[in-house]
Amino acid sequence: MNEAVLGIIGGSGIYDLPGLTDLREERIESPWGEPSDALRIGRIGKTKIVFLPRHGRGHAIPPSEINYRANIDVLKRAGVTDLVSLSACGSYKSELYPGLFVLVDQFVDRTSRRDSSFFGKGCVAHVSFAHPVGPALQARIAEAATAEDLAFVRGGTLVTMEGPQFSTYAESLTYKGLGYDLIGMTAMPEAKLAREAEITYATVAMVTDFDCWHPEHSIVDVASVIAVLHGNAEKARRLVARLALDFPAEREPCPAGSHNALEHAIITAPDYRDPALLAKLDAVAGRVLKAG
Ligand SMILES: CSC[C@H]1O[C@H](OP(=O)(O)O)[C@H](O)[C@@H]1O
Ligand SMILES: Nc1ncnc2[nH]cnc12
Repeated sequence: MNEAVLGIIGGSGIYDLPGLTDLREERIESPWGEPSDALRIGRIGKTKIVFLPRHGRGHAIPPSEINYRANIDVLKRAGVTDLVSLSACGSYKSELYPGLFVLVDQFVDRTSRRDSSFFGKGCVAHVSFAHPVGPALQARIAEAATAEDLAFVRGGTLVTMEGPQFSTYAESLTYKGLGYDLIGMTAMPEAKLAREAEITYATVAMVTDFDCWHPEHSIVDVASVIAVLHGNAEKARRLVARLALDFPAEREPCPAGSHNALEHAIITAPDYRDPALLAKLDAVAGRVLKAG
């Protein structure tokens, strides 16, 4: 049996996950460098949970300096099959108000200085990424949100900017004009790397502000984001607890193909593969590399 293991990445304001039983902390080494923090591993009900705060305890790591590859690699090594990202986001729509949870299904990548693939020279791979969010995982999150009576909407496009500065007014209007729903600084390359690691991924975007386009909210600052986050964090923990309690014991196949994303993705002929890179890919791509 392929045990389902639920990973949770906590974003701004979510640096721990109270309520785990059999809790232990584990620092897993990664060939991709230092992850953001030790993993906190435990259970909610019968479901195994692995928690990682992406900015580290105390929020010492800015979005551009998060080692996204190491984070996804250690989550994979810990057995994570399904990964929920909790993320504070600005909104481009009046109806997506602070406090609302948005289960996004599309991403736009506007980041520019992050390592966004495990693959490269010596092992080239191209995974399908048309549907970056696992629909079945998202459906489970929606059920959990409904059961917890949380205000949420399903569907939306999240653009990821490099940051750390918030957007200018012109950028904000541009993204809004392009029809994007939300903005954040961390979903990319996290979602891309999860797909390469064959981990099913979903984002719960917790709206904290209207960025700076809104006539009545013309500036976003950390203080206002944090004020909303305090309420959101408690709701996010309830959501995760409910999701975990109702989670299947065995990994479900993902309709978007995340469970076998590498099946036909590696194009480099075996004789031309770089042994050093293959060694680093042992966790992420071990399933297909071992097979031949
Ligand atoms: C504290 S406001 C900006 C900060 O919040 C978001 O973080 P996360 O996605 O980890 O919740 C945003 O992406 C920025 O990193
Ligand atoms: N307006 C915003 N822009 C970018 N990232 C954010 N995270 C929370 N609010 C944000």
